[in-house]
Amino acid sequence: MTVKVKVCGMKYPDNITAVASLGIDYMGFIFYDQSKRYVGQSSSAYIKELDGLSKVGVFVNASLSAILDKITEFQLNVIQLHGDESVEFCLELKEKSGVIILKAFGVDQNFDWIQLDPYAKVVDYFLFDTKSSSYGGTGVQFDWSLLDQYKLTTPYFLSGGLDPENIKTALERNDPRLYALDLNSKFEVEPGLKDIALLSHSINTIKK
Ligand SMILES: O=C(O)c1ccccc1N[C@@H]1O[C@H](COP(=O)(O)O)[C@@H](O)[C@H]1O
Repeated sequence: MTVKVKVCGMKYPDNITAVASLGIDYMGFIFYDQSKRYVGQSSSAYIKELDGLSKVGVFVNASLSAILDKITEFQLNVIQLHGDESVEFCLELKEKSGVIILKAFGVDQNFDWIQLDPYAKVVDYFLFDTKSSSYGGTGVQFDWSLLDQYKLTTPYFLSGGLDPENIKTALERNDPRLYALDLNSKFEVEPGLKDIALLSHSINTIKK
């Protein structure tokens, strides 16, 4: 199966349209106000009308009611929980919204892979990112050989400093559980503004 593509951290209507036309599967919007890619309120009417791809809302330790409000306001299809959200929180969100849930984990040498077990019964996908105190969007790759310690069958999104070069290495790992590649800060002209030519080239590589 072809690996899917998510482009994350979108903010600006013209750039959103251009990226959507590249045939991606998921587009991510950051609802974390400490992020340089925070989507705010500005483009909500525009984003709500987007179709032909799944809209992902990225949240960091937000309340359930805040997430439910944004699902309605932006017509989000997928929620990416990128903070320290518990299994119980994921379950409650699933029960109350029915959306697809991506649970993100920051990976480093000390990552406890066993902690994933209870989440696997609740979430649709895992997302493996580089461990950082700012939660995400660092542009730093983690040591992908650590993924050899991942023993579950739940498919995952891979993120953390993906760029036009290392996506080839990611694909060459040939892990059938790799569901999607998450392209973000290494494809930007500035935070929140994606380089269309760079993305287009890499999306062709992934979809080949
Ligand atoms: O992009 C952000 O600013 C961000 C902030 C807080 C949490 C998550 C964020 N983005 C997610 O971070 C990863 C990795 O991005 P990068 O390639 O290292 O820039 C990606 O999953 C984004 O969805």
